[in-house]
Amino acid sequence: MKMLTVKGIDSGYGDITVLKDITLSIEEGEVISIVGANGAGKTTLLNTISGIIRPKSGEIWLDNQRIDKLPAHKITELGIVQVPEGRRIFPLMTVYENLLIGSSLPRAKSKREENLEYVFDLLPRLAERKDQVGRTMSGGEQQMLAIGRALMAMPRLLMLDEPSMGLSPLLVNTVFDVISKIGEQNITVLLVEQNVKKAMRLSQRSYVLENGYFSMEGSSEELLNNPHIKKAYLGL
Ligand SMILES: Nc1ncnc2c1ncn2[C@@H]1O[C@H](COP(=O)(O)OP(=O)(O)OP(=O)(O)O)[C@@H](O)[C@H]1O
Repeated sequence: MKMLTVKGIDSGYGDITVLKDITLSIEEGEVISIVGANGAGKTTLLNTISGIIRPKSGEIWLDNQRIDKLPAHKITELGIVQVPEGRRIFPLMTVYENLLIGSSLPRAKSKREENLEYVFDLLPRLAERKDQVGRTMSGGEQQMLAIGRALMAMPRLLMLDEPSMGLSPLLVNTVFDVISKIGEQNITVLLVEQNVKKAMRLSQRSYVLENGYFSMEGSSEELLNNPHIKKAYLGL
């Protein structure tokens, strides 16, 4: 069943149009990746879906509800939760406190204990460090915490912006394992990644964003074998 439909949106900043005629659809339970060079507009797309930026034209639908004119907090309440680039956590709060903030939305409040258990199960490192203050955690741990906090909000659609950025290879694998497990939980995932190979391997379908347009879309398997992708993104 279609969950999110983006229909022909243009989006950008002031007079600058970054995204041009973007159309995409995501089925419930799918893991989709969006790849593209620096500055292609990937973050702009996530910010447009989550209501931080309003599209200049086009429509965005969640199920049967048009959401592109709703304020960002309403879109979050409907279940679209974004983990922005750069591990944004509350640095002076403990792991536990950061997680509780994730569950402050009405839809997640009553399931707080259940969700904590799920997050600690998925990310045992957070359970071990429950009382540690955010800013004293390593970069990788902070990224896990940012993902854990988003999960506490019980997302229907989890949007992850470059979750592996700046992490050591071992931690990159850990982050991708976690995303894969989240995908198995019937949470729909929209993943923006520079790590094209890993992102595509994890996703059923991928979109390639180049200069504000989707230049390609297809099953990840198909795209990983495409000569342009191999040359431009996989260095083959
Ligand atoms: N607040 C802003 N005001 C004006 N231009 C912006 C703003 N934010 C981003 N841009 C521009 O929009 C374009 C797309 O940026 P965006 O962050 O969406 O790209 P990206 O694909 O996520 O890049 P990266 O992989 O480097 O994070 C860039 O040219 C960027 O300079």
